[in-house]
Amino acid sequence: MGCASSKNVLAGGDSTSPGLPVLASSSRKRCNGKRRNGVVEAREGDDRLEETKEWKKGSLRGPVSLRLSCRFVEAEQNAAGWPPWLTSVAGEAIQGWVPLKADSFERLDKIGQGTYSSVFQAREVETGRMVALKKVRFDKYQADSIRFMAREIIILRTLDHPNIMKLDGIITSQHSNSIYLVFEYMEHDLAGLVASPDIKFTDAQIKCYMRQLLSGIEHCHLRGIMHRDIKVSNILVSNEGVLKIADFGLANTLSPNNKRPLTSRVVTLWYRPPELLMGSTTYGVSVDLWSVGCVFAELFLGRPILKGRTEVEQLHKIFKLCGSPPQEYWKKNKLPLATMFKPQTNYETSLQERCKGFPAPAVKLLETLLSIDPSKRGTASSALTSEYFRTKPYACDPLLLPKYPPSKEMDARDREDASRKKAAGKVREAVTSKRHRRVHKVSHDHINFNMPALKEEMQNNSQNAGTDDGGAHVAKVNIGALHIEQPKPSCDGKSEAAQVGDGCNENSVYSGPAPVSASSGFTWAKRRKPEASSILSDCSRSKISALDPTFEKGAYDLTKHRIEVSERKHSFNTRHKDKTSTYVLPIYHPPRIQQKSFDAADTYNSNYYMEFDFTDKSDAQLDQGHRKHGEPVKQSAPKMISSNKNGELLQRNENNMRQSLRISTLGRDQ
Ligand SMILES: Nc1ncnc2c1ncn2[C@@H]1O[C@H](COP(=O)(O)OP(=O)(O)OP(=O)(O)O)[C@@H](O)[C@H]1O
Repeated sequence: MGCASSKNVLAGGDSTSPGLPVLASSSRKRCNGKRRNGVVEAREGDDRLEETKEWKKGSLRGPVSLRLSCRFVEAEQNAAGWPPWLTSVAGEAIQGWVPLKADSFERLDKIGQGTYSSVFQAREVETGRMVALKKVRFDKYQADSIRFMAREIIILRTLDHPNIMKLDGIITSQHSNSIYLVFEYMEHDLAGLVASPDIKFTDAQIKCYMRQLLSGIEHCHLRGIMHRDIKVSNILVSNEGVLKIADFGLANTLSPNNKRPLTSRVVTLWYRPPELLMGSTTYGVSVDLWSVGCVFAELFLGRPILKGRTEVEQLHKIFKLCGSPPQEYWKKNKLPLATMFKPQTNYETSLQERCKGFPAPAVKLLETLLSIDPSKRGTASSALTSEYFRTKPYACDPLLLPKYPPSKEMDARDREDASRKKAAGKVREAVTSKRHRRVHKVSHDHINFNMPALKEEMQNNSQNAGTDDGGAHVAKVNIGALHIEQPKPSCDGKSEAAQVGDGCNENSVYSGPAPVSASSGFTWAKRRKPEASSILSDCSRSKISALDPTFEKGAYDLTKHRIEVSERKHSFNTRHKDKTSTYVLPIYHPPRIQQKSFDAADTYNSNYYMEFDFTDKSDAQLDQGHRKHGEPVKQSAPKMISSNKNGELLQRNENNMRQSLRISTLGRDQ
């Protein structure tokens, strides 16, 4: 593609790490980031970066040649079209590359929505090749935010393997506020395939996926990179059956010289290993092997194996599945939160029972990957040579995998939402007809208007003509040139005719290629308006629905800052009967300690509990250490909330939690 030829055009040369050309001058390293064991790191606290900044301010007197060299490199990158906010902070990430042009692509449908990004399908104009464009969210005025984004780019450029998603290029411009990462387009992700009701993998197919997954992981680990967010939605699959690991947004490099603590707040809850749940800051690549184990089981089961709603419940489920660890584990692994989480009941492993029907070598490998002790999980290489891969049925050829219709996490979520809506529609219908029986004087038209199906259709119409991320109004049919954060047209103050033309009229149906403004090259894209529940991460959604079943039905009242549920007995996951008492949830920290006993089969013997609010206490507490060091940490949403802003609030709360994590991840990590 265009970008391939546009790479390495800057004074590139010395390629010590594949795909990451560096500028000819050795002083290049001193301009941006650090290089260790062939892996480049851009990070906060990089003294050389600070030095460079100081030089720019003129307060430090570095060698004149180096000063000039840094300026030269930056000027060169700016001349190539990179924006100054990027070159000044994270030039290392883009060195040797030139930005791709937005108008080289036609942006099509939105295909993925992550915490920090939206992903779009797009067509490269020149070649017709399909690509995926990941629009990464960050704040260009915050150097940390840019470095966080740059770290993903640097790591992606460091890796080069058929089972790792390859970064093809970056779209941005001197004047843009945003960045798109360009990737090869993949038709499926494993989340979509696993959730698809018509798909049941055979043993040979699972082996084929697992072999590819472990090969990709092996490549990362041998280069000292841990992914830290392995989960089914980050594992993409092409129509040719090729699996690629995506989303290196939380990935990090390990270095033997590096003694700085890592953050424990990584990996999506259902795939998070016990040592992270117990606050470890000295972990290694084995965190990924645990997540791989969870994915492995999910491929067989068709659903996640450990689906906790909170960190506490997640850990409890882990102990129930894998058995409580022996005494030596607690002695050996001095985990910060061990005393809080050490189970008082001794659990036997139930893995064999849960995995009834799996082939015996698969269970054996699963037992290894899901070892509570990280040192017993083996390595990706040892998993690849395990009995599982040496016994029949052997892994099938990727080309022999069935061709599925495009299936992504987003599609699965849409299906779920649709069936939820359908169910809600039925309930509404029942209520409406009850009302009709009570109120007899209703006009025929009125009855029709109250028909749930009609209402729903109208709602859908207006939802389809929603707004884009930044508030851009978009048409229903949507192919056009890609736009990079230019001023967006607004419906406000426009005549109706103008609004229709711009796709602003919510009920308009646009039946041809969308007009593209000559001046702005404005983007036209289909917008799926997320619902309150669907815009949340699985974890938050389940956390909230766990607390109040009405959330799932869309009737959740956030004005209740204390969530009222069944009993006062402090076991949080089994009882939701009367609605009279304050909900209390076992949670990591505070000194308001009470010893409680748990009697239900699925309850956890925790020593600690506290009243629950929408702040993620565990994260907030872990962040406290940061704040002591002067790190800014955004607060979660206030407790008292206007009830008609549920969706907005939940989204904000989720974003704040993620933002805090982002800031502290970068601050903490090496
Ligand atoms: N190259 C690609 N081809 C097709 N779809 C993709 C591609 N990359 C990402 N997607 C889709 O977009 C979704 C989100 O992408 P990604 O995980 O990279 O974003 P993210 O913001 O880091 O997400 P999260 O916060 O959930 O980890 C993926 O689950 C996948 O469905």
